[in-house]
Amino acid sequence: MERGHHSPSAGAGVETGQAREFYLPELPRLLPVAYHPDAARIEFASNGWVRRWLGDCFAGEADLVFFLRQRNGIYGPLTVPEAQYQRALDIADWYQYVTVIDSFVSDRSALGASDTGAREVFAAIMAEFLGTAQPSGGDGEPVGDARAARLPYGAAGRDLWRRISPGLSPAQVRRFGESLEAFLRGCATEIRAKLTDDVPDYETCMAVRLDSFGCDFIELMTEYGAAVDMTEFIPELTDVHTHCMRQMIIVNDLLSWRKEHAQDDKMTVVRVLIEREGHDLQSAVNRLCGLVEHHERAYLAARDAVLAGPLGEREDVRAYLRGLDHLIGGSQEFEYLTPRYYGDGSVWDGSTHGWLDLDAPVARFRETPRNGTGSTVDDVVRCPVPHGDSATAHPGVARPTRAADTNGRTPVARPQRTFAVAPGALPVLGHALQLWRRPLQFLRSLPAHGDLVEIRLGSKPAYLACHPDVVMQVLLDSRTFDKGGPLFEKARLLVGNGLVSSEWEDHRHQRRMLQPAFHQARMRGYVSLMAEEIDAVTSAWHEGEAFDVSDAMHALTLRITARTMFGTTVGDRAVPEVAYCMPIIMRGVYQRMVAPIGWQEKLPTPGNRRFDTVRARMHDVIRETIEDTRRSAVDRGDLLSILVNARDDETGEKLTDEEIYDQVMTLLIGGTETTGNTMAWVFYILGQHPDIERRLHAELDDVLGDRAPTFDDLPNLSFTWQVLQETLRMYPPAWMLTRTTTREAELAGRRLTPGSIVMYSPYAQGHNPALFADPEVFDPDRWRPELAKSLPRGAMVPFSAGNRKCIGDAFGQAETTLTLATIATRWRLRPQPGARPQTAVPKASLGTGRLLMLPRRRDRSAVPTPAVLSDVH
Ligand code: HEM
Repeated sequence: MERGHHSPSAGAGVETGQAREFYLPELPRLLPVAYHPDAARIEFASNGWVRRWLGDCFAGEADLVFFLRQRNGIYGPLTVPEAQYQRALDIADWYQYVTVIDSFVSDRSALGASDTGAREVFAAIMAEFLGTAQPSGGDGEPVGDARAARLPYGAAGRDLWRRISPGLSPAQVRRFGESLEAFLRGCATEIRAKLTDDVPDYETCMAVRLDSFGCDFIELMTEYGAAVDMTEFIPELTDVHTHCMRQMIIVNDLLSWRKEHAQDDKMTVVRVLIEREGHDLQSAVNRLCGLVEHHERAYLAARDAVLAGPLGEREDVRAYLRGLDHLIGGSQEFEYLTPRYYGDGSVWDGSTHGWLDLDAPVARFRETPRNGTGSTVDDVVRCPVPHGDSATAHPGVARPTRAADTNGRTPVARPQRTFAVAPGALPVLGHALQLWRRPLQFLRSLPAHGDLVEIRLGSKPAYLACHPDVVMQVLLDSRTFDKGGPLFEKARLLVGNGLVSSEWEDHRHQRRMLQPAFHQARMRGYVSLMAEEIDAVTSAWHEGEAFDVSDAMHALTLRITARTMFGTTVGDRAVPEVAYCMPIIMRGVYQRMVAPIGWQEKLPTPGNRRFDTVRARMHDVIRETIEDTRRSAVDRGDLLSILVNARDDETGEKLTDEEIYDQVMTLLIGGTETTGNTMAWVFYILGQHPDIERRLHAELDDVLGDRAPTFDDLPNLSFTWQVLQETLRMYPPAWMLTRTTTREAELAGRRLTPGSIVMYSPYAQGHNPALFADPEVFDPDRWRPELAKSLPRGAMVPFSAGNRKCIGDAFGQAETTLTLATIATRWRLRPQPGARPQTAVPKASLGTGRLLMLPRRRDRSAVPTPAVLSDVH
């Protein structure tokens, strides 16, 4: 719960720097939002209940109506949309009840006047609630705890308890008492902090907020809504609850900041970051948005882990977890719609990001900043400054180029992001020739010109986001910077309207359906399938017989994706077919993507006919596999059966065969090209850097000896991971990506019209000397945790960021780590003598091109000496 019923007014709060507005980026919103079918009826009935039972708490009719206009009565119907009507109404009334208390807590002329006074009232409420209030004194007048009997809070609490307690088990009743106590304790601590001007540190603030937000009874209300009792499973649900509640608290503190700021509230994580951690307002907001995403994803991961385990078999647990999903989604929806945060009289227009005024009596999300504030939208994603004076520089990670933030009370010199037009445009062609002939060199040269650089593709402008802040602004606001761009339509040839190519609205729905397939808890099963495939492929290698490592790695990763996707039952037939068709399709699509004009693909050439035949064959194979999977109708743990059984939480709909086909193609391509290229690059690099290979072998010998790695070994292979991370920096498979603006936007001070092409390039970033010192040096030590943490957010985005971040990032990292560890335990791959040095081949994904190497069995007894090492090199 949160507080207050006064409109924010200028100057009422402490100054948080010069900022009088801030930009709230789009939050991920990966969870469903649903209104109870009787939402309106419940809201009105609940407002009536407030008037009847709590009306006397308010100073007069005007204050009561002011409270009702905040629409607190819709919080219940939004958070328990599946509850039976009466329970949903009880819950709506309960949330109104605690919100009334909460509102008076933040009012210094009411409960907020003194923490001891409030504690006394709270003790009385508790006693009333649990039926322990004892009148005492000869005149029969209630005293002490029994004072609450005269308070409307007490009577309203009794009414609620009478209605709710019969629906709870004895264990839940006990928890309920404790939860109310925790809530009231948290409120009292908040009052004290405000009166003593005490801003806590982050974790202390969180601990108090967990109480004052009412987390324990929020869990109980969710159980009550689903008519289940989770008491005995609380230990197993720890992670689920932690991330759920932290997400909700941070979202609440972000969205209620206008009000909390005006009311000088100390117990909000926004103020904590400003006053205790040296952020200015915008960087605090940015940091918290990152934490929202982190907790939201971690919640999903923890939830899916429970679902994938033995508890996932239980209908009551599943219903409860569905309830938590709705709680998170609904809570956030409420916080966008309530006038409580935007000022009395605000009416929500559905927008969820933009500039928010701190001073205006009624604020809405605006697309542009106020004139003359000095803030620009590109402040949105500035990364947090590490504690202390500045980021620790280290030879491998260049010091961030932005100015250090100060604490919120001092005016901040904000770095203005620079805009530049790339030199060297030709008439008519613009920069198309450079991008076509030497794309990597061209992209690498651009960040030196500015933070956002305009290039020309023919006569049309396109913008490369170069500075990490600008990149993050684009990636975190996927509604404005949606999927699109020159290669986009051609990519749809291959993947239809799958996850990677879908546009904003569709994407949210698709991502919700697919996310469970990538849950951490599924990873162990996937990793054991991966291990079988790696074993099968490498056991066919022969000492000294050269082969194309690029081809071999693509074949391996294709088999891995296909096996994990189709499982063993139906996969045995589909996997070889897919392995045959896919390379032909990929080549054909690539040719179509780069073809300057569109009609060649329609000519009846042998190449085009073959492409069409193989595409049709692939279509048939996958369709048959989907049908087989549908017939078996159980979740066998493979990706396809998860897709076939997936149901959208909001609409209850299942995916159609055509939708599943698009997702299968998306995953086959997304999961194969990227990991295949990464593996080819890493072996190429190890062939060039025997010193690094030696360190890799030392780790593998230490952790594994001569056995093959398993899922449990992955966290211990830290140097192996660093080698892969550095490979992704130098040779990111997704080397250039595009977006299209769906509406007018501002980047680095430049106004972009709707339909503008915006690009980002993990390759250009990875080679930018302002971000990575000596970028052409392959140095896995850059990724030692103590050094990597000084890297600005957004500098290293090989998997992208925001809600279009790679869904297979954990899968891909497990796969590449396992493959590298397994192969390097047994084999050394040496460059074929006389083979030409490789140059990066940027197609849809950045590959090595043909890469001939010789496999040599590793003799682990012979530790290579420097002389031997220089020989092989
Ligand atoms: C080294 C491995 C990988 C890299 C570097 C990588 C990189 C990326 C990047 C940069 C994006 C965002 C594209 C954009 O911004 O337009 C992306 C999205 C995606 N990736 Fe990956 N990927 C990898 C592995 C995988 C794997 C193993 C899978 C599946 C098994 C996968 C499936 C996807 C999908 C479905 C999306 C679309 C996500 C969405 O829009 O919600 N990727 N990947």
